Amino acid sequence: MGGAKKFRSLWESHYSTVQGIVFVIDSSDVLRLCVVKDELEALLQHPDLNADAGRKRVPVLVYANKNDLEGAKTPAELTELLDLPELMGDRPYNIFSSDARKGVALAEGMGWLQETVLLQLGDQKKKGK
Ligand SMILES: Nc1nc2c(ncn2[C@@H]2O[C@H](COP(=O)(O)OP(=O)(O)OP(=O)(O)O)[C@@H](O)[C@H]2O)c(=O)[nH]1
Repeated sequence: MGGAKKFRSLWESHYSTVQGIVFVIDSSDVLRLCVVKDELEALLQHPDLNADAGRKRVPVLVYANKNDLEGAKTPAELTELLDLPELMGDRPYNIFSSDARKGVALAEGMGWLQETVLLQLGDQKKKGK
């Protein structure tokens, strides 16, 4: 879904059914990193993503996108600037440095998310959920 302000209120209509989240950051837009942090925090704390124990751990794939642009922050820098370990808590997450225009790291990131979701589904099946 689009990340522009007018579309952000639509995100939450999907929270109750999602199995994985892809969060795309413009890693070259340093000025808006505080908005990114606020939005990510609001998303992760939303009741529909925390309603029961199983849903607490919906995995999050973060793309540090536009890595080709000058001044783009690296995943390590974004992890620190956004305080991702604190924000994510015990949720599985991973961050990939991407260039969506050239398709760099997109498949790698999606591969991680798919693998993580499948593992969770397998675990839930074993527990009989
Ligand atoms: N250089 C570069 N451009 C990209 C990349 N991914 C998307 N774009 C370009 O970015 C433009 C879209 O800008 P976005 O930042 O995605 O726009 P948006 O999020 O809808 O709008 P804003 O909230 O205003 O940033 C398009 O021209 C894309 O081709 C990338 O990895 N590198």
